[in-house]
Amino acid sequence: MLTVNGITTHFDTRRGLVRAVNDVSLEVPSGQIVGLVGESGCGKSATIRSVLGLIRPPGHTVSGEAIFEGADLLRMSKRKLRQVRGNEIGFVAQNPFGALNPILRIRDQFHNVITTHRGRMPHAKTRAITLDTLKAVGIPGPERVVDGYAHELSGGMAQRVVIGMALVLDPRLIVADEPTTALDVTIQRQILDLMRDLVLTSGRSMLLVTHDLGVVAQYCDQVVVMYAGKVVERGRVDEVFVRPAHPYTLGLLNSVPRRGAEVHTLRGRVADLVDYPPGCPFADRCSFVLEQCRSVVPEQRTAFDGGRTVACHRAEEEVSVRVARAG
Ligand SMILES: Nc1ncnc2c1ncn2[C@@H]1O[C@H](COP(=O)(O)OP(=O)(O)OP(=O)(O)O)[C@@H](O)[C@H]1O
Repeated sequence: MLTVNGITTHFDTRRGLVRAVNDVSLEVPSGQIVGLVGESGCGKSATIRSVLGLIRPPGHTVSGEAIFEGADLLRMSKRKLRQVRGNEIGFVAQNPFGALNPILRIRDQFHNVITTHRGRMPHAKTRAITLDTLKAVGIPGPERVVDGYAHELSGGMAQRVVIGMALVLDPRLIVADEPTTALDVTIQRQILDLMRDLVLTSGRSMLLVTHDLGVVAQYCDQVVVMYAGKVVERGRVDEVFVRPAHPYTLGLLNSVPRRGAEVHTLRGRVADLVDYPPGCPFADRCSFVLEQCRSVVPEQRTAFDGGRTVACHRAEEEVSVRVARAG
């Protein structure tokens, strides 16, 4: 459904060129949820914003393609892209209150979205569509909410409204950037359950940005692990989490508290995206580093019978072997 090839996006800042997204490729197949993970500042948001053509100066997407249903989103006219976003791709941003207009009633915001994409329609009709959508995203008392304003909503309700707005035109792909980060755990799960049901029952797909590996384990089919603006590993969640091939993936998994297991926080900090390291960007933090890692960029290669893509000079070695050799 969505195939991203070699996207590169830089931000031209006073500090220098921030290499936020470097040759990123990923795929979101039909009917699947793909999780995009990595520490803060690894380029997750910049990646999905690049795919959706939402990068604004000082940012520039300098190369790559994002093929959605056969057409390249990055080569479309702005008008066509706006049509696709909304109609066929629904975007749920991180902060619901940033995504809602504070001075328009909820019904009028939905009216604008619906009529922009579907043409003129009476307010009564868009109000009815809005009510159905608010019910579908689990908002109790939608009649009250539809006539109110964003500031009258709790964080959880506001995020449901934003999800409703992303879904109202029945898009085939949902792109969600940490949709539940600001919410408490119970509401988080309710909203993710809801989004997963919407994907599974309708053959839609979802690209879900999160830093929560528990969420990936529970909700995603595939995982894409990003480090310093690069994809370091991607594959099926059940395989990657059981047998990580990249030391960064291993480090991320070990830093999650689990019953009976020791927690190891990842040492060091994310590589400097302005003064980008010449070899593997993870070399300075890696327990398995070899001399070549500091000077030669590891190519993306397939590992484990083609079921995995990994950018590591030691990808072919089992982690257990590497652990033993690193002593
Ligand atoms: N508008 C901008 N101007 C300058 N630099 C930017 C801009 N947006 C992002 N960046 C830089 O790009 C890099 C990647 O940021 P991005 O927000 O994509 O990371 P992230 O993985 O989504 O992090 P988080 O989980 O904290 O949202 C960071 O170094 C960030 O400072």
